Amino acid sequence: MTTTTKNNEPIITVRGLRNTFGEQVIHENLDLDVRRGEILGVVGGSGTGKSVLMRSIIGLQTPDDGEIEVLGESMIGRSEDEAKNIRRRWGILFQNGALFSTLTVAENVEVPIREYFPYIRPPVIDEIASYKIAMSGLPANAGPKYPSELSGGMRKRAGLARALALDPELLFLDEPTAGLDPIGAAAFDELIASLQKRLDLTVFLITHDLDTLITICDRVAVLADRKVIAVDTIPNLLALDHPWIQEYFNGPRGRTAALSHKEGAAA
Ligand SMILES: Nc1ncnc2c1ncn2[C@@H]1O[C@H](COP(=O)(O)OP(=O)(O)OP(=O)(O)O)[C@@H](O)[C@H]1O
Repeated sequence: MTTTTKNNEPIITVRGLRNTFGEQVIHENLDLDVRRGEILGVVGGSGTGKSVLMRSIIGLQTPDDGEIEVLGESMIGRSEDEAKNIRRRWGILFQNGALFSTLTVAENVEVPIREYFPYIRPPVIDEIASYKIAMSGLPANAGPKYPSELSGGMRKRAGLARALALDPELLFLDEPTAGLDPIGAAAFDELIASLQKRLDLTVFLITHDLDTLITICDRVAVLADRKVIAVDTIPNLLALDHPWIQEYFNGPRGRTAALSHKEGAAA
């Protein structure tokens, strides 16, 4: 869990969000607050609209209705220039890493720096990229490598290094531990928790990984029935009588994750 100073000030506010694709209604009247300094886990069954919610918040999806504020700025109907100014204040790790395959890791990390700060001299940009690569737990020799030369876990770290390139206040992570083995996933969780503390980040984290939720999330938002049906700590969510919540956290996988966390904490 995070230990930096937290308050209840929302850094992301979503109100009355509606998203549809043709006849398919994904979100209806969805509300959500993400508080400054927290790691908020976002869970829900497959296809409940977690990624569409994230895309709406970061402005990649125009909702049919609703209000979205990020860092005090409305995300709806902004000009490209205004949106660009807000975008530099967050970092995103997409599900597949979304690295440019023809660029090395260092060049990938440098892309946002060159875009936003074209006047910074190349040796300084190289230095910033090396620092971000090290910060993401990659060895220094990963910088000149291409994404295809890295393991899945290393690619995630490279994506994270790029997400951190502009010293963001906010980090969006879409299923960061998907496809990692349990040891790699636990190490990635630890990295996120430690970066959150060191950099005082707010983290919006979509995951199916119960271990991640239990180990590093301060609160968890549950998507079901086209909206966020609850946002709370896991113990408080467990007290709710919703069938999906009970099935998810109290099913065999949920119990195993909770048990191993308890044993880990006691060790
Ligand atoms: N661009 C699009 N065009 C049409 N339908 C879309 C589009 N993007 C998403 N959808 C649909 O919206 C629904 C929600 O998708 P989304 O990817 O947000 O789900 P999710 O909760 O993130 O799922 P998962 O856990 O499986 O990743 C799905 O039914 C999906 O098919």
